[in-house]
Amino acid sequence: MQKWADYRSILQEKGQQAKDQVKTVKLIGNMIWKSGPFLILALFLFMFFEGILPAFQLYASKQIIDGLSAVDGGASGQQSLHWAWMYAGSMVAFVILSSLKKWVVKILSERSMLSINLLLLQAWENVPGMKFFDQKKYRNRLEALREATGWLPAQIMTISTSFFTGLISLLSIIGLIANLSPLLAILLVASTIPYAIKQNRYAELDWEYEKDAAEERRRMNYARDLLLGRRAAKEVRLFGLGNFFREMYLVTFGKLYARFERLQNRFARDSALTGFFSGAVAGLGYLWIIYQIDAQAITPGDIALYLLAVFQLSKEAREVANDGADTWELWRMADDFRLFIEAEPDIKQAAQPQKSVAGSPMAIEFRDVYFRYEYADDADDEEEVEESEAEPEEYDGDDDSDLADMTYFEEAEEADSEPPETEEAAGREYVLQGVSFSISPGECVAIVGANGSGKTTLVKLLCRFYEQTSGQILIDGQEIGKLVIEDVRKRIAAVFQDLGRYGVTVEENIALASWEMGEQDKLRKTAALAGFDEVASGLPHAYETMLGPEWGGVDLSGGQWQKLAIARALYRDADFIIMDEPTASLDIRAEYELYNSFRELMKGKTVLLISHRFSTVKMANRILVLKNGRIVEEGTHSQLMELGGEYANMYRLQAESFEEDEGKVANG
Ligand SMILES: Nc1ncnc2c1ncn2[C@@H]1O[C@H](COP(=O)(O)OP(=O)(O)OP(=O)(O)O)[C@@H](O)[C@H]1O
Repeated sequence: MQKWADYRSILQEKGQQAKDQVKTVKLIGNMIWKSGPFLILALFLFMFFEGILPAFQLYASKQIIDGLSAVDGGASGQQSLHWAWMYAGSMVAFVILSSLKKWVVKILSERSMLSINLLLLQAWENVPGMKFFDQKKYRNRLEALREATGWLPAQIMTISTSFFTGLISLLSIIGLIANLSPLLAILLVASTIPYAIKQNRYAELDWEYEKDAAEERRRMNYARDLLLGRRAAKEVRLFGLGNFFREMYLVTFGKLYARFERLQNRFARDSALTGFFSGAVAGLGYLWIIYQIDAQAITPGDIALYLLAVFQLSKEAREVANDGADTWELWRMADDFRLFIEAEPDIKQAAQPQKSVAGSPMAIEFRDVYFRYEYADDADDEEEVEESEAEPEEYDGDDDSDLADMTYFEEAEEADSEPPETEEAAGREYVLQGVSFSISPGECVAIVGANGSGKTTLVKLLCRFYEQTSGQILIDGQEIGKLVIEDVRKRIAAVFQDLGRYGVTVEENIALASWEMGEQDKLRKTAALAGFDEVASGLPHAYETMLGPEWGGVDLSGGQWQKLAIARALYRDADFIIMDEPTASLDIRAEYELYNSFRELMKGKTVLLISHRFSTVKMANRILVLKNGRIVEEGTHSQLMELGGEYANMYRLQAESFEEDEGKVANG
């Protein structure tokens, strides 16, 4: 009974795998089909004719030789000439068909590359959160897919067409040889089976290797991009980091190469052995034909035909096996694409999400919110290391890609239902620990706290980049998880610490925060409020100046980029403005001017300010003090000063450092 149950579950598993494969074939097939239905049909026609040409040419050669060697003179000679013309015609047809096929494949590949990239970009919209960015496994996969978009469609097209053409060619040559001896045809084909099996096995191992190598490849790209890119150019040069990252590149390559070489050696050995077997059978086929000549059983044309056909069949069968194995590997990659596209989003959207109505300042409430970042990779990592170090002896037939493991929701749900264990344990892991506060519509609240106390994390939860582990976050009295994510986001404008520096014009840099692009008056007004108007007027083409020297544009200073980011946030008619360190890079005058226009900027909006500068913090109606993920104090500036706690300490420290400096200057 147990055995039957085992068989049934194996069958079910295989059935599921087959269903998945069909889904992948449909997805990729559909994508290629859409890139040019007529071209696809033409391609099949070209492949068919190109496939039968070798068999035709063999047959024509036979006719020519038979005609020339016939004793009847004129009639056979004439026939031979006809075949010679046809043979010559087939040579021309072959060249034309090959060129046409190449052209169609190129056109279709390029068009499918667009489609596959669009699919990937579209799938990106299904990943509303940021959790995936923190997960190594996901990043490895995504990087591999991103790179594959450049070559996958072209490879699928080229290898699949080569496979198809080869198959037709093989079948037609089998037909020719079967005419002489069906047994010889069967033996020749059968002799390539071990070779085909080994090729498939190799394709599987190669696939496993590529999967395991994803992280190392990403590491190598990382080291290379750091050295060749602009992002770290200053430090790379100043600290002489070239050797360090070159070494990282080399060491990572070395780790991969050892396994790669082992795999290739094994492949070469197996290919030689199985190829030797298939070649030996073909050689015996030759001897057999020679034996037939002795027996005067066949014509000279037949001799030429079969000698060539034996060679051609043996070669074609191996090529079909090669292409088949490569096609299999490519479809596995395509399978990963499908899994990525179909992956569950990292942020739960309610079954029937409610609208969050824009147009009035937002009310916000945190109720006993706990949050910890998840490192979903950790458990798998050890396994992965072990796997990658091991010799890839046997493929276990496990078809599950890593992407199929994206069961983040379940993890989140489990965590949701479990309250944090003990306070101490929570203290080690939770970035936010029972945070409760509320911000009334139109209020401006500041959050202060030491580095790493959880201020930015709180903002990330408000923008719904992550989901709280437990507790509730309410927007206008509605739970954030029950609202349409885009609705909530459209109502928020933010200046993040790691603000975007887009390689587009100044105008676009500001206006892209809003759907209504290009409202000139509004654009200039917000730029002026953010203190950017003055900067823009000094640029070569004012608001139309391209930014980013890598695009032939202008670079801005850190503070100017920050002003631009503030302008962008203000350009959006948001109900809630978040400013995470908005004045960190601003000079004193710019900060002072921003302070002066602050009341006007924030009119009719709810504001959350995060800053280490107390001059900025003082602008708020109310201040929350965050320490190790907990709110420890709350009140106005004067209330908190009076309290003489954490806030007052921090304030005095900052003020003292100024006073000390002033004192030193005064004392000379
Ligand atoms: N993506 C992440 N994955 C894991 N841990 C993170 C992540 N982002 C932040 N953390 C951790 O969460 C804690 C709080 O970080 P957060 O950025 O919220 O601090 P912060 O109060 O804004 O600090 P700062 O004043 O330096 O900006 C830190 O200990 C940090 O290491």
